[in-house]
Amino acid sequence: MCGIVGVVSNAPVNQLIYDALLLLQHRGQDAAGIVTQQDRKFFMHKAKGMVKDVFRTRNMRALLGNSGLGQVRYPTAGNAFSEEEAQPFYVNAPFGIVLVHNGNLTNAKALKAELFNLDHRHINTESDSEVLLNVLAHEIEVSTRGLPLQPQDIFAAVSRVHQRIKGSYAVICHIAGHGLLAFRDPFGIRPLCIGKGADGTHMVASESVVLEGTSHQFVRDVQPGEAVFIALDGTVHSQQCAVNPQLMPCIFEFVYLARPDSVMDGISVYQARLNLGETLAKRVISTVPPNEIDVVIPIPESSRPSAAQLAQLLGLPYREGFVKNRYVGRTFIMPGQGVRKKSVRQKLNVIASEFKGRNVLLVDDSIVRGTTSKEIVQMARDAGARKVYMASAAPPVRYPNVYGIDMPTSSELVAHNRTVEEVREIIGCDALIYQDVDGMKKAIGALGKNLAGFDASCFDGVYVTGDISSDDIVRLNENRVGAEEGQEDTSRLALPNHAD
Ligand SMILES: O=P(O)(O)OC[C@H]1O[C@H](OP(=O)(O)OP(=O)(O)O)[C@H](O)[C@@H]1O
Ligand SMILES: NC(=O)CC[C@H](N)C(=O)O
Ligand SMILES: [Mg+2]
Repeated sequence: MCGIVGVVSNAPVNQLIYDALLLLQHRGQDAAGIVTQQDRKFFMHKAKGMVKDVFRTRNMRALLGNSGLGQVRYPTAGNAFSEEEAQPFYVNAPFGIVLVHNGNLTNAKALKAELFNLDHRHINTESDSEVLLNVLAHEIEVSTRGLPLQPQDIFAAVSRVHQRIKGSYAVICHIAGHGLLAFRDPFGIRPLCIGKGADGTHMVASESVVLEGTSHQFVRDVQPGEAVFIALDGTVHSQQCAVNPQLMPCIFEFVYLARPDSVMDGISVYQARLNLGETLAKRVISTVPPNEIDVVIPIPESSRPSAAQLAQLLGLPYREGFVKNRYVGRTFIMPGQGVRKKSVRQKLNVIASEFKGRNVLLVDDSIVRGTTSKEIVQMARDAGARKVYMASAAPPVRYPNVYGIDMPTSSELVAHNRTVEEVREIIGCDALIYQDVDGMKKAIGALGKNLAGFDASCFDGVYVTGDISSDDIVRLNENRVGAEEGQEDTSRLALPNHAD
């Protein structure tokens, strides 16, 4: 779940793309990049690090032109530590194309061999996004066959791309001298929406918060399988390019990944989290009588709406017991278990008076590896809590994710092949209450209109693209560098490092 943005304007876009990336920082903290275009020339700057650290004034000045795109990366394929795999990616033919991608291709390895053997294209990194760019470039080449590029050629190319690639992808690319192309996979697993500014600027972005935060009006979501082409003169063309598109967005976006002030596919992320708190409250009652709970405490940041709603329904006080150091990033999206574990303590500190002598119900949005909950329960006990109950607004995460969330192996998931009681013992709390899968789907699904369902694979093991075997999961994981324990990026500190 990286964050992507693209802009076509009639004024310089470097600052606008930078501002958009800041609004997407929660989707990727590992690397950032921007490309702009002027007179068919691309200007690119990308590097590892957070947006504020990657772009200095001199880099910004060099990003010329009225159109461009950008990305913040949260690696799910290839090498988490490689600067070369920061996005955007560039290919010089046909025309010159740069691309940013949010998602994960599940057949990247086979495609890479096919690209070399049949299409005679060389991929120089382990990134699935570079593979995607080359498949697209090849198909655009085939479509145009030396003729001027027309929107229908682009749409024909995207249709063939849909047939060749598998997995999840929200994509924005810039074709030099022509315009911006955006498309979404046939299930709409990863989000993408379009907006417009008062001055005629067109913007495509992962989340609606980017449009709002940069004073653009939300126009609509890009439909699953649809491609939208915005020519450099501002003309917009769009076409459905998939054979059987169905809206099945990733449910984890609503649970944790997206910002609560975004609306995705018609669903308010904030309302989704409130609803999750409501259904969770009912499950809490059946496990721990509310009169045995003195106070409800959220685990900042993402669990707050669910915890507040749960507390209100149970008629219990809602208090802040943990203070978050806002200068430490999101721990879940950091690469490597060592840095994640260290960061929980760096990030959260207790207000001891909220715990002393009380029975506390801690609420988190999800428990994935258990890193956060284990530390937090211990911190609550050290602060003098009498009983520590723990509730998760999402069901147990039991299966690997192959669609752009970095949990590639089941062994790292604390709930995999374990009962709730076994997880409770590991986390060390007095009672553990999870949301159930149906409750979660209903709570969020009730807010959507054209949904065919959700990708909830990490909770129920059902992969919406229907083509994932356990061999695939092993292979996808083999392609990861830096995901496993012992492969920490020792150069990387949990805190943004201004010396980077
Ligand atoms: O079980 P774990 O493997 O620890 O993962 C789950 C935790 O990670 C996330 O928090 P994070 O700190 O990333 O971000 P947040 O501030 O948005 O809650 C999530 O909100 C949970 O708290
Ligand atoms: N989380 C994502 O969307 C990652 C995009 C791409 N698979 C990468 O690893 O760079
Ligand atoms: Mg959290």
